[in-house]
Amino acid sequence: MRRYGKNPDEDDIRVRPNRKGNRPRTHIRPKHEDASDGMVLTVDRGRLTVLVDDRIVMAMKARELGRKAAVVGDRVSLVGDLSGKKDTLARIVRISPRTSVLRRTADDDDPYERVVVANADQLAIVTALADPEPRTRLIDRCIVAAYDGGLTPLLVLTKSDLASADKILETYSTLDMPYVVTSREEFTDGAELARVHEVLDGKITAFVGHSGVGKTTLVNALVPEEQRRSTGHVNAVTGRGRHTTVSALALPLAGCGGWVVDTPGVRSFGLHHVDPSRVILAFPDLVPGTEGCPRACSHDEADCALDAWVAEGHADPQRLYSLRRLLATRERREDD
Ligand SMILES: Nc1nc2c(ncn2[C@@H]2O[C@H](COP(=O)(O)OP(=O)(O)OP(=O)(O)O)[C@@H](O)[C@H]2O)c(=O)[nH]1
Ligand SMILES: [Zn+2]
Repeated sequence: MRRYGKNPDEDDIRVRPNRKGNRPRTHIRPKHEDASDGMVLTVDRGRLTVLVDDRIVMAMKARELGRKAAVVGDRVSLVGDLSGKKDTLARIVRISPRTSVLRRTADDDDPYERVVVANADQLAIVTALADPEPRTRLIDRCIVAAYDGGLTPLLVLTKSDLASADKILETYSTLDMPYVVTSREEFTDGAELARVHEVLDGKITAFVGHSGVGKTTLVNALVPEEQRRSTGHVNAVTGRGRHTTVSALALPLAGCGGWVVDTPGVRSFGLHHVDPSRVILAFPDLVPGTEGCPRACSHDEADCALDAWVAEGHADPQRLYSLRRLLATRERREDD
């Protein structure tokens, strides 16, 4: 299982060096062998809802977890009252290692990187084909965040009644990404929804998308009726230039084992934390060409060995172009 370090939210609890030679405190504490496992569905200021078997349990983090935060999608172990009854509160005593992490970087008033969603299999990048116009740089940023965190990017192109998907699909053809093209009218048609379910069923998919792209409309067509949200929020509610609170929400897909994790806004997907060596892993055809690169090569510099390697015909030059375009998005401002 891959682990992603660096982030205070993710680090395992460290046991302090024990100068006095007595047993470390963590060993004296009960080991919670009776703990039950669950998945975090929502987080709201320290209060979490966790799915345990088929019950929704309210919980908070046990103090022994220290700074480590549980986020939506985390697999956790809990003790205490797991009945799910009103006014009960369980304690989260363990957070399992994550298989993937969707991170956002810091905005101005928040200097830390945060994990937004843990353990998602894929990142659905929801983009309207028109109204609002597709923004490829924003799509690129999301793709990089996905590659960096170990999620498979998935293009979800909405409002196909308004414009054709050909141009966007052409732009991303060298990345070999899965995609679906949808429109609201077609959701009433069983075949259209079946196609969307095909790419989502049995998986945990985090959804990101700029406001107004039709994310809520789409998510509502996929989740059970009682979980639906109202659509058509006016952007002015949050006010331009302000960041909405980052708190994701896991919703079950109707009729299958999968989950949709809805995330508010992508404005805050800063990419300063991204490591080029993780992004290139998404280009396995180019990886052998990096053997001649200088140490810690950004793969976007004069000494990079990839230019010569591609020129020798080992890989498609378009693939190198795509890699460089993605790597360059790290340096740009989000609203660029
Ligand atoms: N023409 C067309 N309009 C759509 C489609 N899907 C959604 N819309 C409209 O686009 C607007 C935004 O839809 P939402 O689903 O609220 O979009 P959102 O991405 O959740 O936006 P926020 O709620 O602002 O985050 C609404 O007025 C919808 O009715 C579609 O397939 N075609
Ligand atoms: Zn290089």
